Amino acid sequence: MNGLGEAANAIAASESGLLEIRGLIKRFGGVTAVNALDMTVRGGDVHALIGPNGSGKTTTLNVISALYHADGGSIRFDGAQLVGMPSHAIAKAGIARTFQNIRLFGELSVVENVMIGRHVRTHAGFLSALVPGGATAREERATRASAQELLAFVGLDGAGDATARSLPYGDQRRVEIARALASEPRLLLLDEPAAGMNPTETDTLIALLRRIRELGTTLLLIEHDMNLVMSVSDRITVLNFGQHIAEGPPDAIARNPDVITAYLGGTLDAA
Ligand SMILES: Nc1ncnc2c1ncn2[C@@H]1O[C@H](COP(=O)(O)OP(=O)(O)OP(=O)(O)O)[C@@H](O)[C@H]1O
Repeated sequence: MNGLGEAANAIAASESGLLEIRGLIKRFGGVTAVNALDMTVRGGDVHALIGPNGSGKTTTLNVISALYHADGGSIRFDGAQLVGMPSHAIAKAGIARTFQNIRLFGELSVVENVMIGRHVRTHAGFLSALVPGGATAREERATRASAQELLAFVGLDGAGDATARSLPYGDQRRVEIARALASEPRLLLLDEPAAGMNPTETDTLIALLRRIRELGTTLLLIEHDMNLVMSVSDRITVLNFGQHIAEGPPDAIARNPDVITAYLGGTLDAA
């Protein structure tokens, strides 16, 4: 495709939404965790998905990344239908994620954890990049060098040789983000990236999220820390009982009566 065609496509994607969710349904037995959800994430935005506990946020992320199968509805990413795609194809299409509970290989080094995130973009398979002779030497060197660059980008320069489990909690979360970035995603899904962080770690995270956005990576994040949500988000979608109750910029969301009602006694005041 020529450059003009790519530019036109990029504009079309940003106008119509890089990620378009329509009528999404996910049930667990008698519980409808996500109930006819419509949501649009514009290309280039930091988009937050918020809502009270149990409102369906993590389930939505899990369906987008095909950890769970949708029971109905459609998810289009840059126009392509994701529902029915296996999770590795979704990763290859350009969507990466982190998890609410950190999922690092604790005994492996920090840089090796980040290298693993790269496997969707290399010819070598999962883990084989770490085995001598398992990948081409040149590819392995390039993968290691770009993993080191990503560690510097997330503020963990010099931590590459430590075992992942030896790092403080907040640093482990940043390793997870580096690992997700290693797959060069266009859309990065973050499930409660500030959970368990102290205020200093959260401030560092806010700065990192802004730098990721500056790279042109679109972010969709679930977060309970309203200070983070209100300071980094371009748009916010609010869920309650699996349904979309509001979508808009932070100031409009903070004033929305339905949102305030859903959060009565909750944490929106933190904004
Ligand atoms: N694997 C599962 N099996 C059965 N029920 C589930 C499962 N995952 C989620 N649920 C239910 O679906 C509903 C939505 O849960 P979900 O974890 O998506 O909410 P959430 O908004 O992410 O909550 P939190 O903010 O507490 O993480 C809840 O009623 C939950 O109990």
